[in-house]
Amino acid sequence: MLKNPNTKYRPFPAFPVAERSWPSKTITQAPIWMSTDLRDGNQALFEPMNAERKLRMFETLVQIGVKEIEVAFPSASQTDFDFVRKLIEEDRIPQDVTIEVLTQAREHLIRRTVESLIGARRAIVHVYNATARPWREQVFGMSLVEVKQLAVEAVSLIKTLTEAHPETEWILQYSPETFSQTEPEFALEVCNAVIATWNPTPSKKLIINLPATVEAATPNVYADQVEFMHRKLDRRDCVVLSVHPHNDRGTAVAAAELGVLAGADRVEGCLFGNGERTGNVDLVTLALNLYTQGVDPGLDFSDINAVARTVEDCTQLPIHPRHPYVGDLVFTAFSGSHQDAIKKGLAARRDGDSWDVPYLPIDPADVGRSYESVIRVNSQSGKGGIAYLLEAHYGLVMPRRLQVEFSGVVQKHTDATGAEVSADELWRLFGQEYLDAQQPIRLHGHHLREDGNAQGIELVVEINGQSQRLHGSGNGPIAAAAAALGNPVKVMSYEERSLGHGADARAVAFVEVSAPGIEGSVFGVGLHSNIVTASILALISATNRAQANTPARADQQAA
Ligand SMILES: CC(=O)SCCNC(=O)CCNC(=O)[C@H](O)C(C)(C)COP(=O)(O)OP(=O)(O)OC[C@H]1O[C@@H](n2cnc3c(N)ncnc32)[C@H](O)[C@@H]1OP(=O)(O)O
Ligand SMILES: CC(C)C(=O)C(=O)O
Repeated sequence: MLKNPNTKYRPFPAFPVAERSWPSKTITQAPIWMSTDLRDGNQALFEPMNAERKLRMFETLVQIGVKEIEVAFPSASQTDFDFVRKLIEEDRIPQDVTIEVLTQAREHLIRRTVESLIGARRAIVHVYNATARPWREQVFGMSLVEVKQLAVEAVSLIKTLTEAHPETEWILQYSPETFSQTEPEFALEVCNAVIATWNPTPSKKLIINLPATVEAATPNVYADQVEFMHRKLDRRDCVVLSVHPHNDRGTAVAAAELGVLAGADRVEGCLFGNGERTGNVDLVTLALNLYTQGVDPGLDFSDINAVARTVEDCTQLPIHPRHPYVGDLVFTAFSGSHQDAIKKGLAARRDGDSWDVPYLPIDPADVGRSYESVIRVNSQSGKGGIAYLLEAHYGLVMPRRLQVEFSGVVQKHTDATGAEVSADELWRLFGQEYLDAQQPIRLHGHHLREDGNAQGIELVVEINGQSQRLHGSGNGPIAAAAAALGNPVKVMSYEERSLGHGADARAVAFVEVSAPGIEGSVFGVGLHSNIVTASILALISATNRAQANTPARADQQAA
C-alpha cells in the first residue's frame, strides 16, 4: 500500500445540493422491492443457475412476497431466454407478480429481449447504458451527446417493438448505469430525455433506476444524488424512482435506506446481498430493518432458515455466520454479560410488551429461529448463560448463589478445553460435580420416624467403604440427618423444586452449608423421585463437597 494514497486516489467530490430534506425524515412504509437475484445475482456466480435452480429461486421469491422480479438477461444466453419463455408459456407468473428482463442499449439485443417476453401478461423491459465519464471515455468512446442519444434510440426502439404487442402491459425501466459516479446534471438530462421519449402517464409510469453500480462514496452523498433527481426529474408523478446500490464500501444497506428517505419509491437488490463483487444491497436486511422499526416490510421471512438454505443451494455460496438476521451465530451470545442480560430480558417479558430484550434487536421466533440457540457457553461466558441452558434444556432452575458456584466449575472446564460447552455437557458437569458427590459418604437408605415433636432418622450409609447405620433427630429430616452425620456442616439454606412434570417429575433439592475451615458456603444437590431422599442426598453431597474443599483435604488431594 502507498504511504500517501492521495497520489493515486482522489476523494469523491462533495455534492453541491441546495436543498436536502432526507436527513430529517424517517421511513414509515416499505418501498416496492425488486429482486435481481436471477439477473445481477445470477451473473455474479461461478456457475450461473440452471433452469431448475432458477425456477426454485423464482418460486422462493414469489413465496416471500416479492412482486417485481428481474428474471433474466434473455439476450445473453439460451438458458436465460428459455427461462423467460418457460415462465410465460407454463403460466408460472402469479397475477400480482411482474417479471423484468435486462438488455444493453443495442438493437439486436433489444429485439431478442422483447421477443422473449411475447405473450406475457405484464413485463418490465429494463434497458441501461453507462453514463459516467470513465465509461463514456474508456468503454464507449462516446461524447455526452452520443451517450444520451444511445439511451433515447434504445427507448424509441423498445417503444416501437412493444407497441406492436398491445396484449402485454409493457413497463419501461431505464438505468443510467454508473449513475452515482455520473455528473448529476448529465444523469438528469439523459433521464429526462428518456422520459420524453417514452411519454409515461401517472397511470402508466416509467421506472427510472439510479444505480450505485460501483459504490464510491458515503451513503449521504448517494442520498443527495437521489434527492437531486427526485426534485428535478420531469413529470415526477409519472415516474417510479428506484435505487440499485452495490456494496463496494460495505454501506449498501445504509445507501438504500437513505435513498428511500431521499425520495426513492423502489429498491432493487438480492437476498442476503448476493451480486457483482461485494454484492447488491441485501433485501432481507433492508426488510427486517423496517420490521424492527414496526413497519410491515411486505416480505415474509417467518422461516428465514429455509430461505437461506434455498439461496445457498441455488447460488452455491455460503451465508456468513454473522450475516444480519440470518447468520448461524446472530442469535447467539457467548459473553457472560450479554447472556445474563438476555436471560433477564426474556424472563421479564409479558404478553403484549414491545420488544426490548437487551442485545436482541429482533425476536428470533419472528424469523423462525429459536431461543435454544440464543445462548452458547465458552470461556467468555458467565453464570447467566449456563443457568439459561440448564433451565431451557433440563428444567433445572438453580438458586442464584449456586449459579455463581457452578460457573466456577464450568470456567475451569472451558479454560482447560478451550471449547464451547453444550447443554448436555453442562448437565454432565453438573451431575459429576453435585449429584455424584458420594464420597466419602454414600447414602443407601433412610428410615424416618416421629420422635415426639421432632423427627428421628436412621441413615444407612457407607463411609469410606464401611457400611454404617447412623441415628439422629431434629426438627425436620434435614436437621435429623445432619445430626446423624455428627453435624460436620452447618445448613445455611435449603430449597427444593420439581424437575419435569406429572408422573415423571423428580424433586431436586439444594442445600447450602458452611463448615469449619472453608470460606463462604458450599452447595450440595440431590435428585430423587422422593422429596425427603432428594434433600438427604443434597445434604450428603454438600457435606462431601465441603470436606473436599477444606484446605487440608484439598492439599491431600493435590498431593
Ligand atoms: C452493471 C451491470 O450489471 S450491467 C449487466 C451486465 N451483465 C451482463 O453483461 C451479463 C450478460 N451479458 C452478456 O452475456 C454479453 O455481454 C452480451 C451477450 C449481452 C453481449 O455480448 P457481446 O456482444 O460480446 O458484447 P460485450 O458484452 O462484450 O459488450 C461490449 C460491447 O457492448 C457495448 N456495451 C456495453 N454495455 C452496453 C450498453 N449498456 N448499451 C450499449 N452498448 C453497450 C460496449 O461498448 C462494447 O462495444 P464494442 O464491442 O463496440 O467495443
Ligand atoms: C443494469 C444496472 C441496473 C446494474 O446492474 C448496475 O448498474 O449495477
